[in-house]
Amino acid sequence: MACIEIDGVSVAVPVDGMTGAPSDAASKVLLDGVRATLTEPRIAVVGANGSGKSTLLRLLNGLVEPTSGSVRIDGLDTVRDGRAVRQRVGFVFTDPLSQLVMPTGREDVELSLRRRHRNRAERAAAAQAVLDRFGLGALADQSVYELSGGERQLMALAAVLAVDPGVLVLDEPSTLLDLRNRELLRRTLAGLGQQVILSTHDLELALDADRVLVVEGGRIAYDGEPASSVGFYRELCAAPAGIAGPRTTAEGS
Ligand SMILES: Nc1ncnc2c1ncn2[C@@H]1O[C@H](COP(=O)(O)OP(=O)(O)OP(=O)(O)O)[C@@H](O)[C@H]1O
Repeated sequence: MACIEIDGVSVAVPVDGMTGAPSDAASKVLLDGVRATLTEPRIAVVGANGSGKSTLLRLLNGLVEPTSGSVRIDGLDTVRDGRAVRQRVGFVFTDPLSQLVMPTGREDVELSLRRRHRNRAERAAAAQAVLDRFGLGALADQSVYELSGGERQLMALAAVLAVDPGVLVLDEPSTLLDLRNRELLRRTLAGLGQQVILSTHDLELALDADRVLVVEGGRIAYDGEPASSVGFYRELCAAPAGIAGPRTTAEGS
């Protein structure tokens, strides 16, 4: 597994049309002093809407840059070594249409494989193997706009996994899936050799993980084994709005 080191990361953005580096006076803090070392095979991130889960995941492949602190993947800095990091870390977006840029799923998977297989016939065969692995062969030549949301989501996952990234980051991957496809996703994730880090509102999916981080107000409010993290999160959600609940042992560790 990779070693992901999130070292005192804060992310702030300018507010109300301000440009340039955010100053304290005119910035919105999306993440605040996040620190964690992630080495487990399956890690889930849960938290309320707007708590900072996507921002945290986007740090991992350099889509979001820290305002302060650093993120390293096996020693590679996500800002300084962005290209190498992105080759190592595959990212699956919540909205598959943010990801599927080609007219059909087959073309998208082939696009992912363009560097790995320069030869067109080899690339086509490799793409077919990926599509078959995910049971997507019959949908491969359909316009991505004609696929259902769930089919698109699985196609986007296949396109990212085609290049076998060492780390797979998924932002709310089960959002659009029906029960059958959610189970297919769970089985697929369970069978993957890569390290998987996902954000989710699906607590069953979170319970499949080895470790669950609870994000609240841009901070890691709890970090532990799945049952206790999910228990903490349930309590947090049950508390009246505006009360953040107890902070934990693991905060800042
Ligand atoms: N580029 C940006 N500029 C300004 N605010 C941002 C930006 N990106 C995110 N935010 C804000 O930061 C907060 C955290 O957003 P984020 O998308 O990380 O939350 P989330 O936990 O993934 O939420 P959800 O569960 O609703 O997807 C939200 O209030 C969001 O509006």
